[in-house]
Amino acid sequence: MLAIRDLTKTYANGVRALDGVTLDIPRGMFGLLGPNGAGKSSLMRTLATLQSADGGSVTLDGSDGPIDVLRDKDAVRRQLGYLPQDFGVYPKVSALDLLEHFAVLKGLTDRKQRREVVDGLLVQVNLWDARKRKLGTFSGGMRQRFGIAQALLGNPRLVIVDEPTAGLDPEERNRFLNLLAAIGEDVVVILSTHIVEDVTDLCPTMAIMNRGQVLLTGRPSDAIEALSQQVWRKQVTKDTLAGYEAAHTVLSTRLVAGQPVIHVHSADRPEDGFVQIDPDLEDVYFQRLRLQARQQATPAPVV
Ligand SMILES: Nc1ncnc2c1ncn2[C@@H]1O[C@H](COP(=O)(O)OP(=O)(O)OP(=O)(O)O)[C@@H](O)[C@H]1O
Repeated sequence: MLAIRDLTKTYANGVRALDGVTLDIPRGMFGLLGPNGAGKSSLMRTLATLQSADGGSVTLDGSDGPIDVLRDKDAVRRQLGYLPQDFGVYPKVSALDLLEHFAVLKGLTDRKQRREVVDGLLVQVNLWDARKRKLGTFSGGMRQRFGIAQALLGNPRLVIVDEPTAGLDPEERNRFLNLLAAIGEDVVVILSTHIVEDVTDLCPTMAIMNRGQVLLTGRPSDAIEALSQQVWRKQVTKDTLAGYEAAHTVLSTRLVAGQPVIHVHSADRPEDGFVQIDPDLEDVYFQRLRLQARQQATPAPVV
């Protein structure tokens, strides 16, 4: 549905934000997971035609055949819904009025048809009762749901949502993610996030990205399965933590009731006191980041 091949981008300051990104993104929800600075927004903005790439290609299966995303920007925009990371709204305008305004910009010129679409979207994102309220009075979650309504104007086939759940409380986050999941199976929805649970809960396929590179792509369940029987947990003390970090591949450290609990990646029991656990996507995520850090720290062999 969306084929990305060897996409590269280096900013004027020398930062290589996209370093040969190759991905096949099918219909449905696709999670793009990575830490701050991984290059997620650079990729999202490139797909949304807001910035250019230095090299590579992107092809979208449009309703009238394949679209060259890097060149045929107008065609992409007709099929695109985008919720940027820093989606600003006019605080003094009502949700209904602003959505109407966006609908006009999207080319919905017939008043009756526009009203039907706008009303339908306000119902879909559960903002019908709040439609006459000024956007400045909306909570973060309501604002994000409004952002989805504007992104869905014009029935896009490609919906890009950049870090939408940052700053939402758990209830708002759930409501927002359920809304995304319900958008439809015929469209590509790319959800960029640094929150692992967003992907675990919602995305049949995903990629992990860091330093401009794709570290893993596929189904979360396959990636988790591939780590099975290789993740070990132990509660340690703060004094011994550094020793464990030096001796083992520590994936993560979490304080539980004030005591560090570590997850270690190892084919065999690392030492006494470690308990084997079922890995989750967070273990996969940290394992890939560790692996990349190790590979990049190792000088290339001289041949
Ligand atoms: N316009 C720009 N000019 C120069 N460097 C940039 C620009 N935009 C992003 N970068 C740098 O490119 C790298 C990738 O940034 P990007 O915003 O794509 O990452 P991200 O994964 O979306 O992270 P975040 O969650 O922090 O937005 C970072 O090192 C960032 O500082």
